Amino acid sequence: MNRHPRGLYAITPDLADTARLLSCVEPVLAAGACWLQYRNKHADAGLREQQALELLSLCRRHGVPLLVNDDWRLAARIGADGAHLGEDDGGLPAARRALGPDAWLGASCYDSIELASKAVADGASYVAFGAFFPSPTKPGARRATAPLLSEASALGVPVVAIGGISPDNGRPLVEAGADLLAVISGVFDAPDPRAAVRAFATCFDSPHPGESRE
Ligand SMILES: Cc1ncc(COP(=O)(O)OP(=O)(O)O)c(N)n1
Ligand SMILES: Cc1ncsc1CCOP(=O)(O)O
Ligand SMILES: [Mg+2]
Repeated sequence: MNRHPRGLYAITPDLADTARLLSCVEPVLAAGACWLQYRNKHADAGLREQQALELLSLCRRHGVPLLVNDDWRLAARIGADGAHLGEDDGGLPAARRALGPDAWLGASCYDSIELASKAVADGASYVAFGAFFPSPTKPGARRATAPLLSEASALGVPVVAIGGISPDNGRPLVEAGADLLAVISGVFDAPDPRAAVRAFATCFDSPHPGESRE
């Protein structure tokens, strides 16, 4: 597994219709999203398990890691590549023990470098900050600013930015230190999601702040 991911981290929209979910996600993976997170805030446990399993086989076909939002137990049960946990989603140490040392385990750190540093000590293998811009998906999300991303680079794990990110506003976040841009509406509400994925790739054209051009 690539321990230095860099690119678009697509997150699924809430869709109850599994066939529709798969047909929305497939072109996004084919166009080059490098990670997928299964997030569904409305489905019951049975539907979430069914959707997660279907997405896992789709992700396997495309060689894309699948992470499950909120529910590390579901991630462990289906053998997903990892889970993403926020402050209300249970403890990182228990999730790390259940998922094993190689799983991706992400932590929402909102606008706090202290939370990020504690998350890494507790077993997180990446840290996420945001929202950086007003988010159509989560309008009440706590806000963060770009300097946090460069500060977080010192933690030694991939840094993720989330919240209202589009191909037009993503590049400064990458320049500030984001390794992954986590996006829902900027991909899935775009008139042409494939074109949006390709446009997001241009946010990563310039070298990472940690890399030299030579
Ligand atoms: C990559 C990534 N970053 C942040 C979040 C938000 O997690 P959380 O704060 O638990 O909010 P919900 O997504 O559960 O509404 C995320 N899901 N993914
Ligand atoms: C889950 C989450 N956490 C902070 S903003 C957000 C939603 C991201 O969705 P969008 O890319 O549509 O703003
Ligand atoms: Mg959550």
